[in-house]
Amino acid sequence: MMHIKGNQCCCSFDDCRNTAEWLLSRTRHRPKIGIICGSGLGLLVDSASRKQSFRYEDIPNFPASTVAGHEGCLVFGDLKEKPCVFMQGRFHLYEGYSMCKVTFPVRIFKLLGVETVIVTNASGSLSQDFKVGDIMIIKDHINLPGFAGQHPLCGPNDERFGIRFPCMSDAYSEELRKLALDTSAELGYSDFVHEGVYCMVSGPNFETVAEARMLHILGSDSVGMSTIPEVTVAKHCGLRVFGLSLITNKVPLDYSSEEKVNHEEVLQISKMRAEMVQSLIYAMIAKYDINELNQSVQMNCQN
Ligand SMILES: O=P(O)(O)O[C@H]1O[C@H](CO)[C@@H](O)[C@H]1O
Ligand code: HPA
Repeated sequence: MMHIKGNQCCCSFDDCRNTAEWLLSRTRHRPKIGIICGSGLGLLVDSASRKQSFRYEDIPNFPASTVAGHEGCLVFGDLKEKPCVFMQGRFHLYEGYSMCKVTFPVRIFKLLGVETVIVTNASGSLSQDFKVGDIMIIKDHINLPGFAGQHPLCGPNDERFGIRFPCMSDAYSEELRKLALDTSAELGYSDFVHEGVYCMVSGPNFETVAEARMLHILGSDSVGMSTIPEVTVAKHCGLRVFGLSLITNKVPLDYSSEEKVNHEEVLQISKMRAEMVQSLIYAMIAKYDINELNQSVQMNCQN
């Protein structure tokens, strides 16, 4: 689905600005960190203080959440005294939304003044090294829908967001990945926190055995149906990105496998391990020096 109306993007700069201004005129929060909660991970919001919540259906131009485990609320609040905004529920291509709609909230983050985006998701493991319940720090990605032209930056480029040909080889902040690994070690999580490559498929079906084998051969450690469009748009508009993938299932790589992946299992594992994902993110944010990081964002994000 192309996100073009005539020669205009269906989520133009003016649409984004109107939505951001609508929110800024209704909240005193001025978030610096944007957190996107993956399937079943909405409770990452729970410990935030001074919360103010908007339902997606009430926000101008916002799509609606249609997937179980994605509540559909934009929540402002502080974590460890750092001003944050949370998406409790994200949008997926398979819901029928254009890439532009899927990534619209990331541009709203940018216009709200966010500087760092933390994306989380549930994904299936393709690596023999990962177990169900492990956390994968995303070090890189394979944008499979993007190869087929389902790319959020296709269409006219608005230079107010970013340049026509953004660099993606450093999409995931090295400093934040290091902070995550160090923090995991301090929390005693090292045995189940690993770095890896996330691959996006459009979904909504889970992979066939032949597809899973192909994705693994291509270099993917885990597979899901989200995240990469958001990361691409975040990097395009100069945001610092950190990504965490919770391994909710093993993707069958063998015809004899008894595994039959289903969304209920994905949600069940997410809910079981959400507290651990939450502890890691909170501990990272506690150590996170926004001012110090801002300087390197400016240096790194010259695009
Ligand atoms: O990526 P998130 O939104 O966490 O959700 C994952 O879980 C769902 C499948 O169970 C798919 O939407 C997949 O992308
Ligand atoms: N495949 C694709 N998306 C997913 C999976 C999977 O196995 N698990 C959670 N999201």
